[in-house]
Amino acid sequence: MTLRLGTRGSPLALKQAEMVRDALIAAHGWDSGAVEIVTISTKGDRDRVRPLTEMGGKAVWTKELDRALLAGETDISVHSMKDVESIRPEGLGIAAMLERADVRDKLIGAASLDDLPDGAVIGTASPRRVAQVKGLRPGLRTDLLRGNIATRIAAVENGKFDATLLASAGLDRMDQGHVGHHVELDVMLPAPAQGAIGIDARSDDAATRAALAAINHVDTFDCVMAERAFVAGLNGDCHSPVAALAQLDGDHLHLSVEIYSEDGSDRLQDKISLDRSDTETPKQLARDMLAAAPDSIKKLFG
Ligand SMILES: NCc1[nH]cc(CCC(=O)O)c1CC(=O)O
Repeated sequence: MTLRLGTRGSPLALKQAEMVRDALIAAHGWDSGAVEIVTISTKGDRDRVRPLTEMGGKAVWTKELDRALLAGETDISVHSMKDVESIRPEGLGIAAMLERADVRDKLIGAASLDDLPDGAVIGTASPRRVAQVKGLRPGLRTDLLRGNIATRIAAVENGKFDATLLASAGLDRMDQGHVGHHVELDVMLPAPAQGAIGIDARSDDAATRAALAAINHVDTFDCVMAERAFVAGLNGDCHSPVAALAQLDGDHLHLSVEIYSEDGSDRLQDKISLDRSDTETPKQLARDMLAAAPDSIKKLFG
């Protein structure tokens, strides 16, 4: 039997697909051909110009993979969990996650945001990073920069942008761990699910789900599910600047969350402790925060 693994074709996506393939082969002692990588082009890959917010949100990364999986053309899909909408389509479900990598963002182009002069332009496509940068340094400017990791590093190197922000996890996976400077968690809280690789399977495919259970990193799974529950409770979409990080402490999770207005001038934050498999409390926290939020924030959510 071969397991067909669906993935996007970007260098990072392919690398992550290989990590999942290798983990499955190692866990089950399968032969090297047992997992076949099937590359599927997504709308997000084909259109590198328009912002995600104009193209249909995060689903631009997953829609074609979801369709192939539901149609039985593939058996699993590998995703950056950060790019997966908090509600999965009927019939699919995240079955496993690999151990989470470094969750921090990295700044490329300067050692810290404080080192950039007023007027400097940060290239990013992320509403969260825009709000965080402007909230911390209202004098900095941001402009749309999309594309894969190499494109974004090059845009700073060739002077099109003064700086950019990238997830440390992606840089490490692409052997670019020497690039950029970490931004600490108390300066910029990461995106929900940042640094986690997830594997989707059909809900009724018990055999595949059992095979995936062998490579699931339960601590990562519980933390990321709590962060995703917070986003689900916000009814957030790709317009929504939100940061969340759950960290494990015994059988409890500490969940830190922040939501912002577009320019970061308004920011709400909270930190709660919850049982590790409780996805209801993060949802309720989201609803309570939104109810108390100023219009500048409220209008960006569900
Ligand atoms: N939105 C694109 C995306 N999705 C996942 C990663 C990095 C890898 C990860 O967070 O696991 C990136 C690039 C980035 O934000 O720098």
